[in-house]
Amino acid sequence: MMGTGKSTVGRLIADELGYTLIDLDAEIERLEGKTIPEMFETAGEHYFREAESAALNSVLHQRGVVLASGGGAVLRADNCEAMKRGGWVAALTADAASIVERVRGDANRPLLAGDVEEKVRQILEERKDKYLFADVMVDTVGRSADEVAAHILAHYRG
Ligand SMILES: Nc1ncnc2c1ncn2[C@@H]1O[C@H](COP(=O)(O)OP(=O)(O)OP(=O)(O)O)[C@@H](O)[C@H]1O
Ligand SMILES: O=C(O)C1=C[C@@H](O)[C@@H](O)[C@H](O)C1
Ligand SMILES: [Mg+2]
Repeated sequence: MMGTGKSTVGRLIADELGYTLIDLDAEIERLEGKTIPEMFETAGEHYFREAESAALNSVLHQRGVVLASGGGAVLRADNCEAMKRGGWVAALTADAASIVERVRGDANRPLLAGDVEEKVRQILEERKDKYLFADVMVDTVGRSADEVAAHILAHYRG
């Protein structure tokens, strides 16, 4: 989910494992030569979701990679299946108030334009079952990014 800390925690885990971090949002922007807000504005969400699936499938075969996906990649079951096949998946969760607090002041998330509180609540409701496929779910509320990374690594290493 947006603002739960995927990019931040992904970087910490990649550094700890000596892996390469691929941030899917950055990869989509690189492949498309446009920012995500530009893509939403000029081509719409469906176009962005196609680009997101294509970018995901282009990186999943790589080894030694921590992939920080976009928050909405789970909207397509095919993407979830590809992530499970391609690796080990951690889903980060947070409540609406924490997410709003974290994303406030960042205009880079087009789906949150307008009433951010209402949008976050609505998206959380729509996606509440979408993260259950993950190998581990981690509540990030009340945990620092370092603590979240350590928790994920403990599960990953078993
Ligand atoms: N555990 C945490 N506690 C408090 N703040 C956090 C935590 N993890 C990340 N943050 C902060 O929350 C904000 C959003 O984090 P980040 O960009 O990593 O989220 P994201 O899940 O990648 O979001 P998106 O899906 O939009 O890419 C950043 O300002 C980051 O510093
Ligand atoms: O949760 C979402 O649907 C999104 C999250 C971001 O990471 C971006 O991928 C984009 O803003 C959409
Ligand atoms: Mg991110």
